[in-house]
Order: sequence, then C-alpha cells, then structure tokens
Amino acid sequence: MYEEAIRKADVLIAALGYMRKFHGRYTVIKLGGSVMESPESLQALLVDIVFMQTVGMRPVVVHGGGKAITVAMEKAGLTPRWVKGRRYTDDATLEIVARVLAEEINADIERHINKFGGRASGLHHKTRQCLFGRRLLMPVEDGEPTDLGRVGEVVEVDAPVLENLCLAGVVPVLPSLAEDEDEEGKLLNVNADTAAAAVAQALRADKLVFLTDTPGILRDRNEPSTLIRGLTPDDCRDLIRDGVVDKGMIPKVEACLTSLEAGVRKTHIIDGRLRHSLLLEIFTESGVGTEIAADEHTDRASPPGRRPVLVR
Ligand SMILES: Nc1ncnc2c1ncn2[C@@H]1O[C@H](COP(=O)(O)OP(=O)(O)O)[C@@H](O)[C@H]1O
Ligand SMILES: CC(=O)N[C@@H](CCC(=O)OP(=O)(O)O)C(=O)O
Repeated sequence: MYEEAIRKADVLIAALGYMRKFHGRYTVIKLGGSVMESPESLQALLVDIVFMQTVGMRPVVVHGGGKAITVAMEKAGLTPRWVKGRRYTDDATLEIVARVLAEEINADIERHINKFGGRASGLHHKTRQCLFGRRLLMPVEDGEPTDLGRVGEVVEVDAPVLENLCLAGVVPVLPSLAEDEDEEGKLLNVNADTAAAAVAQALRADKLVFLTDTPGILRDRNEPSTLIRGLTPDDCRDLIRDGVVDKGMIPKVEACLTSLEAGVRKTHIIDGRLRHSLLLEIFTESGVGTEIAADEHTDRASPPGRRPVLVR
C-alpha cells in the first residue's frame, strides 16, 4: 500500500550519491534562446535549478536570447546580419541586444527563480557587471579584416562576486554582455555559448551544461535516435571536421573543448525542451544528452580576484 511512496523514496536515495558528489561544486548552465521560446520549458528548467541550489549545488546561469533579439531588431526596422555565426552589432543593434538580454530576459529568469522559492541575482551593466571583454578580432579574409562591430569575447570574469553569491545560496544569472576593457562603460555583444564557457573556466566548474533545442549531438541532425551519448575532445574535432556538427552546434562544441582544456571536468549538451532534462542529466548515470568529458584534468587551484579566461 505504500508502494508509490516507497518508489519515490527510492528515487531520492538514487540521487543521494550525486547530491553528495556535487555538493558545493559549480555547475554553469547555459540557456539558449531556443529553449526560451517555450515558457513552460523555461519554467520547468528554472525549477530544476532551484532544486540544485536547494540541495547544496552551486548553479550559475548564463543566458543568450538570439531569437528574441532578432524579433526586437525586426520590430525596430533593423535587419539582422550574421558574420561567421556572430551578429553584426552596430550601436543601434547593441542597444537592442542590451535591452532584450539584460532588462527583459535576465529580469524574467531572476523573477521566476525567486517565484519558485529560490534566490537569484541578475548581474549586468545595470546591476553588477561581472564579465569583461575585448573586441573579437576575426581572421582576415581576402586581405579584408572581418568587421563585426561591437562583438566581443570575455577575457576576465569577476569570479569572487559569483562565488560569494553562491555561498550565500543565491543563483547568479548573467546575460552574454561584457564590459569593454578598452572603452570604459561600453558594452560588447558576446556569443552566449562562449560567455558560458568563460564563466565555467573562471569558476573551475565541475560541469558546463548547454540547454538547447535538440536531444544532444546527433549523428544525423534530423534523426533523434542517432544521439551520441559520450564524446572525447578528439571525437568532437572529427565531428566538426566532417561537418556532422554544424551551425549553432559549432560554438557549443568549441566552448566545451576550450572549457575542458581549462580544467572544467565535464560538459553536456542536452534538450531544454524535455522536462527535467537538467536533473536527469546530472542525477542519472546514463543521462539524457551528450556528455563530452576531458581525457585528464588540470590543476584546479584558483587565484583570487578577477580571473582571466582561456581565449582562443
Ligand atoms: N550534429 C548536430 N546535432 C544536433 N544539432 C545540430 C548538429 N549540428 C548542428 N546542429 C544545430 O544546432 C542547433 C542548436 O544551436 P542553436 O540554434 O544556436 O541553439 P541555442 O539557441 O540553444 O544556442 C540545433 O537546433 C541544430 O539545428
Ligand atoms: C555576438 C552574438 O552573436 N551574440 C548573440 C548573443 C545572444 C546569444 O548567443 O543567444 P543564443 O544563445 O540564443 O544563441 C546574438 O546577438 O544573438
């Protein structure tokens, strides 16, 4: 007669080992614009994040919002232009990017985490800026340097602010915007996958998890049953070279590789549309998406203050 209750207790006990293992450890979670398309998926994910924080893990959220930025630009009569997977960002575009990411999406995530019983703190130029960057210099093409406008890469992260918030039981939530180290007060638009990798590196996170709109890395992009569950960095390089990993998946996989090189233990690409995918990936052995794991781990000692990150 207690079967249902016993089954629930069994589930909790099965998760106990993982809870112990990850207690006090950092997990950086990247939320992509594709996941945010569905408010139900986003909210279920935020409940998972509140759960992680409640059991003593240290989740840190980094988010993009590419689709919402495109819609806002079109509404303002601007035509988005992409250069090598990055949005060409002039001053008018940057204004929209900053508003959509910091004032709309970030505020929404913060509000929902608080609503679900957690505590979150949105960290950006209007509150507390923690990402610092420089303009992204793309390789010269046909003798002409590729101009991306105000697009940047993160070179430093104010890690102690993030660590102190986590210690106090607060979930830091960061949009993919960096303050330009060369022009005070000016912002740079950063690809959210690379921003998440920079945060994971600076925190020497245990895990970096990308939540997106596909089950993981698929051998055939149109066939979910071809999900690849585990990959090494070398496998990933082969998949990029062979064109199996393409388009929006390239910056994610590259972010995984850079993070693993910098000492992050494991990286995951999972389906944010699947209810509780985050908990299933972390608290079960088989997981639900693709895990990319380092062959070996680097020294994890952390110097104080703002931390430079490995930029390639
Ligand atoms: N091998 C692959 N497996 C799965 N998805 C892939 C693969 N190669 C490219 N993709 C594409 O990458 C997309 C995810 O990247 P993106 O659209 O940038 O997501 P996000 O908004 O979450 O950052 C998938 O929807 C898919 O179209
Ligand atoms: C430079 C650059 O391209 N920045 C991205 C930032 C947002 C992002 O990366 O959002 P997703 O995670 O939803 O793709 C952009 O403007 O769309």
